Amino acid sequence: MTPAARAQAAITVLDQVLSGEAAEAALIRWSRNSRFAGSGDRAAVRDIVFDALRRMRSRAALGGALSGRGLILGMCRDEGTDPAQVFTGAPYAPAMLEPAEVQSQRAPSPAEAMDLPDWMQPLWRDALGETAADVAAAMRDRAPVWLRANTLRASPDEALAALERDGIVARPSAKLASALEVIEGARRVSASGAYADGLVELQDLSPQLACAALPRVGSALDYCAGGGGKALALAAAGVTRIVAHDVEASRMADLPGRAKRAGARLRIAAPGRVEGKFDLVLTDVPCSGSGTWRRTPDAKWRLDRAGLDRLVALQARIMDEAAAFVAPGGHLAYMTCSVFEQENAEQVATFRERSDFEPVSELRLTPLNASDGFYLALMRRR
Ligand SMILES: C[S@@+](CC[C@H](N)C(=O)[O-])C[C@H]1O[C@@H](n2cnc3c(N)ncnc32)[C@H](O)[C@@H]1O
Repeated sequence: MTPAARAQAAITVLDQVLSGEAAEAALIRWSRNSRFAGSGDRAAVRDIVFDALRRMRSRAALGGALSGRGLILGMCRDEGTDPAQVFTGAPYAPAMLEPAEVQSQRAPSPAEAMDLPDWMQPLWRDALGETAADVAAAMRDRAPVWLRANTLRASPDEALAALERDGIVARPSAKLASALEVIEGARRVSASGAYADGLVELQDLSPQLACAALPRVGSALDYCAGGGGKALALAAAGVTRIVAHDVEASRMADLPGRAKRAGARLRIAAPGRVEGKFDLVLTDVPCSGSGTWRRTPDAKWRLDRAGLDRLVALQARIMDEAAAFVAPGGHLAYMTCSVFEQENAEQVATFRERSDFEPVSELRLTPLNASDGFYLALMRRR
């Protein structure tokens, strides 16, 4: 595909996202209907779409319209590309610009330049204070790819060497030796031998730092286990009795296979069938994902205040449920991949008012001090 044809494909996908479809679903549908597109084309179209969604408000201002064409025109103007090279009117390329489109450029207002919805901006500023603008700016860029060297299978050096044999270059984090940032070959990771052999797991630096801050204990319950990223990290940290639970059993469908590949031992509890008490209970609750919007940028525009309030209520219910499984003197770890205080410190403060837990430690991570936005509150039962 020519660069202009890729831009037209992105316009089609973006129009579908703007009419309510999830970006991943729209991209998958476009791929299925575009057998002519090679893997390089698919990756390029995906990159254009995600880039446009991360910067949707500012790009719509620059391009003069909140539409697929407006966003791609905004991209050209943002990146200093001559729009005439993209809007060529050639077969498969975007139609040539209308005179009104040529005149449409407008500088984004300060609020538009944040690339956040208006309703959210006070919450963002309350949560992030003087770093609010810098964190919003970081969310306009693509996220780095991080791996966790699975120390059940290999040392970080052995994992790095295995990755290199697959043409993937990574380097350890200065904050955590087992966290490896991929510098080259990120698209090759999931097909690599190192990944297939369980030497590495895909996991962002921030949740890795949060898991590393948990106490090494005898027994742990991962109450919202989902795909099991945190449970597997606990296993690698040496926790030997781990139970994984999720309200939706299907979310854990891949976990037995992942655990086998990683050499991790854990037990899976059916929904609502957790028994006993644990030294550590982890609640990696459903959240707005505001810390991960570099990876899921369409979610940034779908969230509204009522949706956030529903999540906050659900998180409170989950914490109450999960707390019942903490042994006396045991720990409760509350985690979100959000930056909002409503989901983080405020949530924990109201939980503590109605429970017998005392604070132990707190971690607030953003792209400025780690990678994804992430929150951990570690508490102990009195
Ligand atoms: C943020 S995801 C967990 C991600 C996972 N811990 C990981 O590292 O891959 C939140 C999970 O909470 C689950 N969940 C939602 N409501 C729940 C509830 N009442 N009890 C337990 N799990 C719940 C969801 O099904 C979802 O899988």
